[in-house]
Amino acid sequence: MEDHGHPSTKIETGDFGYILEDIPHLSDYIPNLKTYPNPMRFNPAYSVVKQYFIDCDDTVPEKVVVQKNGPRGTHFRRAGPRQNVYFKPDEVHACVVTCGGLCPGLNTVIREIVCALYHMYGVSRVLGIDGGYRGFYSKNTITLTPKFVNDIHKRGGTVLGSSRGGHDKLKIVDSIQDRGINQVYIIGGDGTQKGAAVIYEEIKRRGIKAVVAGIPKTIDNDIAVIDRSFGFDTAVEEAQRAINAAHVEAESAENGIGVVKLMGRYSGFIAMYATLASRDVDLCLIPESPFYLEGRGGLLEYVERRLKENGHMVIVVAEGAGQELVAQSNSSIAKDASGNKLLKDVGMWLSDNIKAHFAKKKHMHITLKYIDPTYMIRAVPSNASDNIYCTLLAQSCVHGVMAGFTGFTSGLVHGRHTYIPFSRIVDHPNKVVITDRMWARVLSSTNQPSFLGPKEVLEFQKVEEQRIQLLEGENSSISTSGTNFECTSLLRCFSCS
Ligand SMILES: Nc1ncnc2c1ncn2[C@@H]1O[C@H](COP(=O)(O)OP(=O)(O)O)[C@@H](O)[C@H]1O
Ligand SMILES: O=P(O)(O)OC[C@H]1O[C@](O)(COP(=O)(O)O)[C@@H](O)[C@@H]1O
Ligand SMILES: [Mg+2]
Repeated sequence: MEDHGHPSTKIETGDFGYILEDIPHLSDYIPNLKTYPNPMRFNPAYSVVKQYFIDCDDTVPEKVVVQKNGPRGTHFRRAGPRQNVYFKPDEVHACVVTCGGLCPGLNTVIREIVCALYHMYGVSRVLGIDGGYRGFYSKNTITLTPKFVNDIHKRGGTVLGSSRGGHDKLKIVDSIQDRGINQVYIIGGDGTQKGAAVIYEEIKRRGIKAVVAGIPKTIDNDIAVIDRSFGFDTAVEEAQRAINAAHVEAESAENGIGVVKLMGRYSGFIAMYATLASRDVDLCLIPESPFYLEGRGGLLEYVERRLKENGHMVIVVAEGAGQELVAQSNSSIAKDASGNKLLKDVGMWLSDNIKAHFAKKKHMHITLKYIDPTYMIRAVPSNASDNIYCTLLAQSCVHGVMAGFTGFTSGLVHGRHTYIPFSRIVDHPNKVVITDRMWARVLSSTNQPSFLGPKEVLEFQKVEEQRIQLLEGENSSISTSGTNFECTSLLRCFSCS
């Protein structure tokens, strides 16, 4: 095992360029910990499963497309129950906290953490922290029992409340220590996971036997490594209702335009997938893809052309799109309590600009309806597939925690549940790659211009190549000495083959 700079990441290497980005364990800093047989061994419901416990060597590759002579690459520890656990059920005092913006499925995750602890591991002391990180030191706690959480998955939001800001490391860890909490389940996005990493480090520094585990939450799907975030599927589905409404309105008017704003602060995944799913959208704007209004090849020219061709059109715009354009007309920069930039209303700005453009054209009268369903989408309960996803994420997390792992986030990688070090989750945000096939599919389904000239396309491709090289370069800097793998640079291997 070697230290790879990030305090919460342990790197192990193997033959043929195999790299395990492992997660910390309580035994890394507390010697001679006692273990106990996993209580699930005696659970009749699981007795029929042939091999229920995860082999401790099981890992999941980060990349599934590989070359014949390429290195095996980065892997993450496979999630699931272990033969032995590091907590006696009656010794466990767990807590759950939800932080950041709302997302469909939060209540399902809370419910399933509580139920997994109670029903799988016989734990009966679980606390809910009220109102996000600051709830650790400024609010009362909520006792969580299977009865209390029984129906909560049918409701949107979080029964625990949430907040931005208020991450006071010392006060939070003091509260954990004073209350005798030894399992901390933290549900939240990139900001929350950064906060969880800080809490883990402080707990380790104090040498407390308490594990910290994260469950990634973001409606924007902007968390790296994982296949998708819970609630994303629900959000895309719910967005269809708004797009349908916009389409009905637009179709019913002469030169009708429906503008729908969807969430997506820095990543336009909801807009992209909702557009692809709907087939009614003529223009999709996302933060990753720049656009311009005026002149040849501009947005206004396209809108005019589309109206002439089709008589109506639907525009989907992610809230983070075109912020640099909106800022030109309103340059004040404000931030929320967590330090996230507060966005200007691009939907309103776009609608005003389209209206102003056509107001100048006497021969072309338009009817524009602007729909902003963003908070309505975020507030719905999770759909069936997200409910199952939330359940598995929660159970995986509980298994890892009971097995003594700490400083990790539970995440789905290529359909397999894994434990990912905090540092990997927060390093690089997940963004739509506009030089990838998926974005090309959007352009082809809407027929919209890409707003990019050949020179800009090359620029974007170069940036993307550099990003990939940077990621792979980080991996290649991990020493593979002591293995059969000859090449010291993974990048060289790619170019050799
Ligand atoms: N770099 C950081 N270090 C510690 N705590 C952070 C950090 N960034 C955000 N947080 C805390 O995490 C919580 C949620 O962050 P926020 O950005 O609002 O939402 P999300 O987790 O959904 O991205 C807030 O309480 C915030 O104070
Ligand atoms: O909840 P707020 O403070 O209004 O913020 C809205 C923001 O929250 C989000 O829904 C999700 O953001 P987080 O995942 O960072 O919490 C964004 O899409 C949106 O920009
Ligand atoms: Mg965030």
